[in-house]
Amino acid sequence: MESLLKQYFGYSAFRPYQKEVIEKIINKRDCLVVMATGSGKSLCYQIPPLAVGTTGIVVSPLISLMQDQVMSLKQRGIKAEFLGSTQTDQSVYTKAQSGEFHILFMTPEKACMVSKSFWSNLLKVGICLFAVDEAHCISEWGHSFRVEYKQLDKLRDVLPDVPFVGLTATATERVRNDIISSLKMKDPYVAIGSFDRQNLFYGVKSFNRGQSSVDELVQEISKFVASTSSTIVYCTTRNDVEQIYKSLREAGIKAAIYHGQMGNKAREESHRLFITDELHVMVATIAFGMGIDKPNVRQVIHYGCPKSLESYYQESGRCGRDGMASVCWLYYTRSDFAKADFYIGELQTENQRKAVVESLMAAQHYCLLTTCRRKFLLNHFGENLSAAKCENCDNCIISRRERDMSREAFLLMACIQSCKGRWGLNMPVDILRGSRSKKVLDAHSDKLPLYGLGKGYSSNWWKALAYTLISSGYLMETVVDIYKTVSVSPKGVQYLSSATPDYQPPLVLPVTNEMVAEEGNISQSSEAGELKKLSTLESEGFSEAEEQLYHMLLEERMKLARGVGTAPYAICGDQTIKKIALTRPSTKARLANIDGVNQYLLMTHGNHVLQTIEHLSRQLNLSLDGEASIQTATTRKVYPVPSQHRKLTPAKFEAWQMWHEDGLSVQKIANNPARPSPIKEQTVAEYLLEAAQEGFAMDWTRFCAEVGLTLEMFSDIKGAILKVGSTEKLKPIKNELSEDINYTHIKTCLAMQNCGITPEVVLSGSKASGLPKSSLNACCKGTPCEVKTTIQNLVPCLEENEETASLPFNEFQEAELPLIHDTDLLPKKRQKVSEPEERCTMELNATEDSILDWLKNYDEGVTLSDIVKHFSGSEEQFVSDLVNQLEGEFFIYKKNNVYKLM
Ligand SMILES: Nc1ncnc2c1ncn2[C@@H]1O[C@H](COP(=O)(O)OP(=O)(O)OP(=O)(O)O)[C@@H](O)[C@H]1O
Repeated sequence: MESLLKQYFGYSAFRPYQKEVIEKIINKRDCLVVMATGSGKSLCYQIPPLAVGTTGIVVSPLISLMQDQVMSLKQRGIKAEFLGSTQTDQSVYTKAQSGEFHILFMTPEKACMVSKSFWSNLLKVGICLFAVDEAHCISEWGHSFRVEYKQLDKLRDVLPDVPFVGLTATATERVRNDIISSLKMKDPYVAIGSFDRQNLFYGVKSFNRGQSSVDELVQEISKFVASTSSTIVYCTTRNDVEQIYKSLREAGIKAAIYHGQMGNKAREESHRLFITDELHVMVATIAFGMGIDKPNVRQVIHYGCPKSLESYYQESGRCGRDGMASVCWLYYTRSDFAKADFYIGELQTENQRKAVVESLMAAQHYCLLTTCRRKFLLNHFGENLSAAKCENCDNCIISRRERDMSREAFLLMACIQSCKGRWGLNMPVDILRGSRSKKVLDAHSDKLPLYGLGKGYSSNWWKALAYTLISSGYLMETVVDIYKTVSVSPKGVQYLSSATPDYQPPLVLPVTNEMVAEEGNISQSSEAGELKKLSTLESEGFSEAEEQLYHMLLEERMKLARGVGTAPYAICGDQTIKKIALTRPSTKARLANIDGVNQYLLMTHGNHVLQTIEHLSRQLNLSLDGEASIQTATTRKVYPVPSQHRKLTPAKFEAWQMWHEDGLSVQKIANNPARPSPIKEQTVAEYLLEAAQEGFAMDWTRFCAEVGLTLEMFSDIKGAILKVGSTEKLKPIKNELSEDINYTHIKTCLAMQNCGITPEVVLSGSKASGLPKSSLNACCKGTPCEVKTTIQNLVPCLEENEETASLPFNEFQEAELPLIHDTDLLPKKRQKVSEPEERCTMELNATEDSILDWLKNYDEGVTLSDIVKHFSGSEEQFVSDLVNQLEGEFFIYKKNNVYKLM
């Protein structure tokens, strides 16, 4: 799995829970994955299809999201497609049901609509998982309930043995249980990760809906634009969207808009421009919510309080998904808190209405908080932040003014108590402020002794105090049907009982922004103080020239992406570009060592990237292979890129000559004393099969006899291949077969098919124990064959599986059959042999193959001087050049000055 992670994603380690979930899915267990936004949940459904070799179905709520994911996966060499209303390629449906894709995305509607025959056809070739992304949409208790999600349970009966996987970033226990029961999950493995997005800074500001607030916002955004990063501004109304957009454009900032009333085409265009970095700011309503998967959004601003903390977490979670420091600001006005009626709209049940009011109330608390915002957010999702402060939110880093507010708190609490918990905040505040409203007069509240005693402060001031008292536990807010009521908590009652109208014990409370603005007439920005800046490149250790290089490389990535028609982030992440700018690798091997560089990137753009690095570094007077590369090189593993059309290497040719021309057996060749060290018989068999497939003559009967392959075995293997439905991995095929059939047998069977050999002819007369009676020279490709009957459609063409086909047999037998193996695992599998220098009577010449062959025997690797010493027949410089060459071609890598095989 680690090798798949590096090969396709370029990452060197799994994040928490990823590996466990992947293993469970591969073992066919249902899973519920509840992990933070941007924590890497997608990987949990992306790796199993690569490991198992069958399709993974992923239900996703938005087409734009699916399209972006397909785009990114394709840039990783993963076969992915989507089925949905906007799919224009008619062949996708047919290809999909024949299992052509690793990952197939579908809208929930599509998943419920596709025919039974689609599923049964696909089931025949194999479905390794059925994932429901944004699974909270299935629950009425979730913040984005979607009716179509509710229908997905129908598929449980259609796909009884396929593991169902629910993934969400926001799920309370109630929602979690709802997902499990709605998807009819059986004993699911539940992975609940932390919700803490440590790289995100959280801050809140109050604003008025005037132009001055918009101007302030534009100024804030322009700072980010200067550093070429992306910002999303979420607005609650279309008017706000348009007003902000206009101001941004006037300020010369490249921005686009996105809201539900725009036509599909216009929305798609805005979306495209944003994800391809053609513009820097997206001003949107929450219609742009889940649909954005851009990893390098550095700032998310909510212009207006969101309707729940769940949606706030989800939307602000679009920020910094690549793990780099990013900021989330929320601007609110008091009027936002009175929008419950608007959100309730047509909701039918009392439960739904209550859920809406409670959600809005939690969001309001968040806005008015004077304590750590992260702690509050995490607490809302049932997680406890052990430290009192996170030091990465406005409340933790701004030193707020505090003062004794005992008298005001006493008045407010006493007034609320006299209202006996029947009202929300408006009534007690009106009473204190001496309002002549009908409500106050009808209730005869103007007769209360507290009436009018709080005239000195505005209604907003009192509400700010009320929220401070709620935060500190003196007051409580409750929802009755859709109405909020406020009452005094036991802690508040205790305080009141210790106070009298003439004396109140001191009660020191933080002065909130709203209070500051009113009391001291001080502007909020000066109160807000100096906020922690996002870390700069300089603070990350970049020199001026390296900083320049970073920006130039971003530009180059942009050009590359434009050329390919993809988003820059799909080529590689900003973090990877940073590492490249710092390390400036000069070889492919060094480039591969960088986290985030995957095999596809190397194969398709590796040379261009290296040339660009060299060119720009020279321009900036920066040396290549800088310090940091040593660090990364020692901590990252690199993997070979399977070469598609390699000629037969000398070692393989020599083996073929010995077997075919000299008549030596596989066993004799393996243990030939003339060899510097013995090799495994399976490896020799592998060499011979490769030779046969390269067009060298091959006596198949003799070969099958030597490896012990009989006709019965052949037909068992054929059956197993048909059952598994793929030859991409040999392990599932092996699992279907009896113990006596080994990987060499399977491999031979596949090679024979590839060469068009008829098993009945080659193996006739070979019963389980009997030896074949005659030898037939059957070859393929280059030379004419005496026996060349095609076994039509017996097994897929081996050439398509050259990665697996080109691995030595011993690795197939003992490993989990990764396409590209994890070098850390290999030492345990290889048999260590001692240096047989004493047996070597001649001076050995170095060739690429001889070095590779020799290295196979050294689990722990060898130093360059060991290699030079061993191949004493060649010049030192020549050996060293060969070693560099092999490193650059990803056959070997260097770790702690020791060379090992990939
Ligand atoms: N093991 C890993 N190492 C490094 N980066 C990773 C790893 N796993 C995932 N990532 C990267 O983290 C980013 C976020 O991952 P992903 O999109 O899967 O998040 P998510 O949990 O699905 O978020 P959301 O709930 O917001 O959709 C992606 O850029 C992804 O490539």
